[in-house]
Amino acid sequence: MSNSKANNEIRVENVSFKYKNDLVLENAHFHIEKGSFTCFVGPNGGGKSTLAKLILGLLKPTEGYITIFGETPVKARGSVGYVPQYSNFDLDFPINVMDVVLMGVLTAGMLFYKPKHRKAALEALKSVELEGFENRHFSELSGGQRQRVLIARAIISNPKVLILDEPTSNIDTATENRLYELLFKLNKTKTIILISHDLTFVSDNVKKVICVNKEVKIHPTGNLELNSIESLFGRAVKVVKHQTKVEEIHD
Ligand SMILES: Nc1ncnc2c1ncn2[C@@H]1O[C@H](COP(=O)(O)OP(=O)(O)OP(=O)(O)O)[C@@H](O)[C@H]1O
Repeated sequence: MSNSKANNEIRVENVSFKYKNDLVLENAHFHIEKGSFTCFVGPNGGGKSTLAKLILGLLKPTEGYITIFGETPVKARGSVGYVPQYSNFDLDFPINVMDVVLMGVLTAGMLFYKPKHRKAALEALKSVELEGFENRHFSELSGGQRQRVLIARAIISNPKVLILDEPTSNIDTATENRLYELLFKLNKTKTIILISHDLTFVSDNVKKVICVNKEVKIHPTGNLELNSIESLFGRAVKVVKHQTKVEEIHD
C-alpha cells in the first residue's frame, strides 16, 4: 500500500444514500487523511449530518461503502468520537458535568463506572480546559462551556477521529474562536471533521472543505472560491477566510 493510501483514514467510496425513496446523497467519493482537519459544509438539509451518520455506522449506504482504518464503520465505532448538535441535548435533564462526560464510556450491559473511568473523565475535562467543573450542573453552564463538556464526553475514550456537528451554533464569536483554538489543539493528536452550514471558520488549519448538497465536492481551501461555494448553496454565503497557506491534498 502506498503512503498516501495508508494515510487515508476514512474512505468514502461511491456512496449514495436514500431515506425511503428520497435520494439525499449521490455518489459521494472522497478520502480523509490521518491528522487532517476537514469541514463538511452545505445548506440546511444538504445531507451533512446524514454523511456523518454513515461514517459513524448509524446508517448504511444504499450504494457504495465506507471504511475507517480498513474496517467497517460499525467495527471502527470505538475509534470515532461524535459531538452531536448541541440543540439536541435536553437541558431539563438533571445531570452534572461528570455524569455527562462519563456517558462517553457507557456500553451495553455496563452496571457501574470504575475509578479508571472517573480518572479518564477528569483528564478529558482538563484537555477541554474545564478542570474543576466536574460537580457543576450541566444546565448551569454557558453555551461554550456545555459544548466543551460534550467534546470531553466524545474524547474520553481517546478516539482517533472526532466528528462535531454544528459545534458553534448558539455561541458568540469570542466563544467560537476559543472553541476553534481548542479544536486545533486537539487536531495535533486527532483527525477532525467539523460540520457547519456556514463558512465563517475557514482558517489556516483547515486544509480541506467538503461541500455537501446531495452531491459532494471537495475543495482544498486554496481553491475555495466564493462563486463555487455560492453555486452549491444556491444563494449568497458569508465567507471569512483567514490568511491561508494551503498544502496540496492528494486523494
Ligand atoms: N430520519 C430521516 N428520515 C427521512 N428523511 C430524513 C431523515 N433525516 C434527514 N432526512 C432528510 O434528509 C435530508 C438531509 O438531512 P441532513 O440532516 O443530513 O442535512 P444537513 O445538511 O445536516 O442539514 P442541517 O444543516 O439542517 O442539519 C433532508 O432533506 C432531511 O429532511
